[in-house]
Amino acid sequence: MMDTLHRITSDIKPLNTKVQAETAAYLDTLTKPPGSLGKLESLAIQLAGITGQMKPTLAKKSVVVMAGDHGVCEEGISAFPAEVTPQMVINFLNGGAAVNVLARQAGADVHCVDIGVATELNHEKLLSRNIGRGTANMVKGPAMTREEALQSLVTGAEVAAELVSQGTQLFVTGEMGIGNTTPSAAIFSVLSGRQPSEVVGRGTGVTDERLSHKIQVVEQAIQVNAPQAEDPIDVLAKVGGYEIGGLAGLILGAAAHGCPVLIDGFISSAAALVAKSICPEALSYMIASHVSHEQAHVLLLEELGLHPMLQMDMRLGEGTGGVLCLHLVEAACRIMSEMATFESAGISGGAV
Ligand SMILES: Cc1cc2ncn([C@H]3O[C@H](COP(=O)(O)O)[C@@H](O)[C@H]3O)c2cc1C
Ligand SMILES: O=C(O)c1cccnc1
Repeated sequence: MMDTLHRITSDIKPLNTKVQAETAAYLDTLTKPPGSLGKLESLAIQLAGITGQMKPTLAKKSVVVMAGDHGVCEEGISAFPAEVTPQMVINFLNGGAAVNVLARQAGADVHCVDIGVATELNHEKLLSRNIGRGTANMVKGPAMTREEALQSLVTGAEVAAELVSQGTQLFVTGEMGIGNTTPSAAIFSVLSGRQPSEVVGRGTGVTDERLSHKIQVVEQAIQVNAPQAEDPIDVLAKVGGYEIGGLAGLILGAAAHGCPVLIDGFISSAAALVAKSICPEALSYMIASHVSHEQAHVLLLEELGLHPMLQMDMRLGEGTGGVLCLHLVEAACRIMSEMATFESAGISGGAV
């Protein structure tokens, strides 16, 4: 399993700096003051570096919603019951969740993966890749075995490869798993050295009382399991979750296939931090979509070194913030392919 993971990460290449430089130069020939399209310009340059094309089309976009359950839910860390996870999976498959609506609007496909849901689910559209029926309660011991954590990473990368073979050119990370802001905070705390009290937020909207309890739960999970910060797979196994590992693997797999990945909210960013810790080169393939309302998401993006495009006070997950940003990715591509140059439009250049 470790060999498979190594094979995937060794396929992740640095971005094409030659095409990036050509893109930056071309952007300055377009009919606008240099740099005036701000983050759309840096996005166009990043997309060029990733795809090796100055004017990529990125027509086929896939949102991957990884679903998993969490044993730590028995500690009362979410405002919602764990049975919502499988219920929402059915909602995704029937096209009724927020991410389905936003994806339809943005012309993206939604793929839902059962990577660790506690109950058995059958649906023709479900990608059934179940590794375990929910994680173990991390305050009592490791959430997953090391083998399961590795399996979740490899499974995520395999899903990326499958979708690439079906034509996907760009990925959006999404997740569903009641309780998953708790392991996300634990991963962030261990990998950044920040205190649980700094990184735990309200998730689905817990009360003040539950928030303090959630902080204690994260402290206890870290104390009981002593995850090793320099070993991201150990951290993922002990205080993570199946869908978080699946998303980290998806990100690595997308990068290995030269595809950009839009990172959604807090949970997706925790997965991105795991992916970056495993393979720092993967970071250049990641695009931060939005900064969510989850208290520590700002800090998590800072830790990653990513700059989000949107601030919409959203705190849903599922890939919703990522999907909203597809409109901006499309905008960056169209700027490159459709704008007139000073020369073609016969417009005078400015003083340089
Ligand atoms: C109906 C519903 C739909 C959701 N879609 C995403 N989440 C989000 O909320 C959960 C994380 O928050 P916590 O850690 O507080 O449980 C995850 O499932 C996340 O995807 C949802 C939550 C609910 C209730
Ligand atoms: O930022 C997120 O992705 C998020 C925040 C709260 C609950 N679910 C998801």
